[in-house]
Amino acid sequence: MTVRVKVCGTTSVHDAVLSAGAGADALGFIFAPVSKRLVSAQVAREAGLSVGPSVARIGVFLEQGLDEVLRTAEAARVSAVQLHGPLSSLYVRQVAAYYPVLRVLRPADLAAEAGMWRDEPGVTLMLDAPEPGGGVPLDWAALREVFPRGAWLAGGLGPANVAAAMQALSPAGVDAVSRLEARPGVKDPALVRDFVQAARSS
Ligand SMILES: O=C(O)c1ccccc1N[C@@H]1O[C@H](COP(=O)(O)O)[C@@H](O)[C@H]1O
Repeated sequence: MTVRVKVCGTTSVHDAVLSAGAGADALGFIFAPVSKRLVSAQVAREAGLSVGPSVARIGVFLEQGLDEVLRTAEAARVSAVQLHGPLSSLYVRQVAAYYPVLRVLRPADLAAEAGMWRDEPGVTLMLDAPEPGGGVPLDWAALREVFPRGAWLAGGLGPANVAAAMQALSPAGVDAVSRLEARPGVKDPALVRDFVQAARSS
C-alpha cells in the first residue's frame, strides 16, 4: 500500500506550492487559534486553489465548536477535516456527515476510543503525541501491538525518522509540521522535500 504524505501547518500560497511540488498528497491548514501556524480561511482557500484538486486540503481543528468547524471548512474549501482534542463521538459523527474526518487520538486514548471508529465510514484514525505540533515523537515500539490498522501517524516526524516510524508501525499516512519548518509557520524547502522523499522510498 502506498503511504499518504501530509505536510501540515501551511500558511501561504508559497508554501502550498512548495509542498505540492515536493510530492505531498495532502496539505494541512491549522485553524486552531492557539497554534503558531494559524491561517485564515481565505489564505487557506487561495493556497488550496494554487495546488489543484489532486492534493487534499485538510482543515485542522482543536476543540472548536461544530458551527465554527463547518463554517471555516466551507470558507476554506477544504476536502477533509482533522479533529484534535477530547470530543464526543456525536460531534465527530456530525462533522463526518459533511467531510471525511481524520480523528486524532493520543496513545492514552487508544483503549477507550480506537474500537469505536473501526469500520466507521468517513472516519480515519491518526495517532499523535499529547501536544499537537510539539515535534515530539511517539514511542513506536510501545505502539506496535496496538496501532490501529489503516491509521495515520503524526508526532515529531521528519526526514530523519519517518522511515523508521513507517517500518515500526506501517501507517496508512504520515503527517508532520514542526520538523519541516525554518521557523513556526514557514516551511524549509529542503526539509519538506527530504521528508516526502524519505516517506515515499520507505
Ligand atoms: O501544529 C500545531 O500548531 C497544531 C495546533 C493545533 C492542532 C494541531 C496542530 N498540529 C498537528 O500536530 C501534529 C504533529 O505535529 P509535529 O509534527 O509533532 O510538530 C500534526 O497532526 C499537525 O497537524
